[in-house]
Amino acid sequence: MAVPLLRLCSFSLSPTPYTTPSIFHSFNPTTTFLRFKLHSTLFHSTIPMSQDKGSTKSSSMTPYEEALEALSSLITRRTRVGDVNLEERFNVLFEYVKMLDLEEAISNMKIIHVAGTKGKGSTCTFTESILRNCGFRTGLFTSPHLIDIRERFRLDGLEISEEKFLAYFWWCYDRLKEKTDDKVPMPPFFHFLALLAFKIFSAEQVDVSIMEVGLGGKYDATNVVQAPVVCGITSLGYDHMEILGNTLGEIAGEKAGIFKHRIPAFTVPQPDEAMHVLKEKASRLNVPLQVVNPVDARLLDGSTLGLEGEHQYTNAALAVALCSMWLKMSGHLQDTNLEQTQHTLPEPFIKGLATASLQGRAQIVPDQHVNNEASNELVFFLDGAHSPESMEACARWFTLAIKGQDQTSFHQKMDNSKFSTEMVKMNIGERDHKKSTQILLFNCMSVRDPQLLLPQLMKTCADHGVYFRKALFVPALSMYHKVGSHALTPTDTNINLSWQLTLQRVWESLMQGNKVGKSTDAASEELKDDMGMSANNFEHSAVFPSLPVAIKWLRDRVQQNQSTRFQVLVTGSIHLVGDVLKLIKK
Ligand SMILES: Nc1ncnc2c1ncn2[C@@H]1O[C@H](COP(=O)(O)OP(=O)(O)OP(=O)(O)O)[C@@H](O)[C@H]1O
Ligand SMILES: [Mg+2]
Ligand SMILES: [Mg+2]
Repeated sequence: MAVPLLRLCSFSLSPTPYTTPSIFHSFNPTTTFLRFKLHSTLFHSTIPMSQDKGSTKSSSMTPYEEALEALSSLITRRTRVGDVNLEERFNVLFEYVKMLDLEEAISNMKIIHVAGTKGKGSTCTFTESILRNCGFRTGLFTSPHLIDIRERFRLDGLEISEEKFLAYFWWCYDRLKEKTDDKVPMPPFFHFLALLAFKIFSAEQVDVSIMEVGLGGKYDATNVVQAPVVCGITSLGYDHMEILGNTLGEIAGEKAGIFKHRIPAFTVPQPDEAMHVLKEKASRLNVPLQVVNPVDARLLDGSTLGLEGEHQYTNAALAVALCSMWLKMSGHLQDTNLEQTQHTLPEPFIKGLATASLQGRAQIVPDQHVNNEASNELVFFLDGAHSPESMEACARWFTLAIKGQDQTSFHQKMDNSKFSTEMVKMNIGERDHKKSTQILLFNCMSVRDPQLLLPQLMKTCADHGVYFRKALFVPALSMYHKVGSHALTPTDTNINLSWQLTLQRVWESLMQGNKVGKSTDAASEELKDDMGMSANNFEHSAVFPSLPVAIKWLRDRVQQNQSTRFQVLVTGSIHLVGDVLKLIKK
């Protein structure tokens, strides 16, 4: 049943007085450039740029690397409950806001604030894309990044430029360095990034800032915002329990910490325990809380969502509701081009949803190193799922996507006019005989429970008739305490593989228990080759000392098995996904 989502916003609410000047001012590249020049001049007149600071860093570093090095100095090891008082640390944020002179700027920003366990980044990306397609200038802050820290800061849908990033980075960093001391030391990494996002979006005078919560809600750095325009809570589930609590109720309570007095909020269908807490917190703060159901595909008028996977219909629905409310609060719902018919969403909404893109979420990338003949012999299916619920969503997507991919490669050959009929016949013949083999490439952080993640993944795939021929476990490539190119670990060091061996044991015991995917078909042949540098090669799994070695092994298998298409699911950690992207993209 199609729900006219824009009309969801017509429930009664008494928003706080809202004084928005027209926010439909058009983007003017000249004034934007001048504004930037002005900022740069301002920065340079008060604070010298990094190169001029008599830095002791090696002169071989580019200014960008130097900034990333400074940023890396703010990364502390993940703190566990008890190690640190989250509330105290959160309260210090207001002091940083003052140091950076951001109080007024933040209170003037038109913010959409999104928390949740799964789907925050996707929901924020859809939201940004919709409002940009409605003609607004947008700022989008998401986490984590995959390859470059600048992915976290998007202006009008594009990663911030290196030049702007550097200017704003040093403006914030140097000011804080100057004003912090032993009592109030430099902010931790994520706090700094959130402050930087507020600085960038206010200085760039975007019309709307979409802010993804980093972790939890109540004590998250993005929660310094006191009066967002609207809040969203995405699907809730079990993650970060060591910080957020062990029950869904406790987790929901933390996320609901972004609710603000009388500010409207939306969420998606949740387990009862979580929904109960959300509703209770909302009523305490007079928050009108509305639940939205997944978008009915018919509302898209034949278009498909830019982000793949069934779960994206849920995220898209939340995005539509957030945008509708934002437009209503800023007096733009009446614009004629936003009129919704009974049967479809307004055109800019459909365009926004259809063109949204986010790396590492249900992303399909053929390996560009082995595929010089546009074949699909080694294809990576990348998804940064790392909680049991998202593992299931990811597995469902993978099982559907590999079927789609097999069909697409058939049709691509058919459509290619360069081939003669004879060649097409040959190719189809060849294609018909190609087997597909599924491989899992997995790692997860040791705070996660592989006893929850791996069975969920294996079972969902098996339910859809997909069995992994082999699971490969690799350690993280990037060092946790670094960003940028310096984050890559040298591959010849003695890496401790005990965690990967643990993952392998879990996998092998699942295979023993389930007796699923036993190598009864001929596809197992191609994996019987020498495992090269693999540390631990069992029938169903292997541990590799590093990611490049695992990828090399996969490429060698492809070379040696021309009749097999390798479909590799990369999941368990968004960092693993980022590392794979770094290695396979040319
Ligand atoms: N609504 C959903 N329900 C279940 N799983 C989801 C949902 N949305 C996304 N996922 C899964 O979670 C992964 C991460 O998605 P996304 O980046 O949108 O979420 P996030 O909340 O920002 O995650 P992170 O904790 O990494 O910041 C996706 O790749 C997908 O596997
Ligand atoms: Mg998360
Ligand atoms: Mg995210």
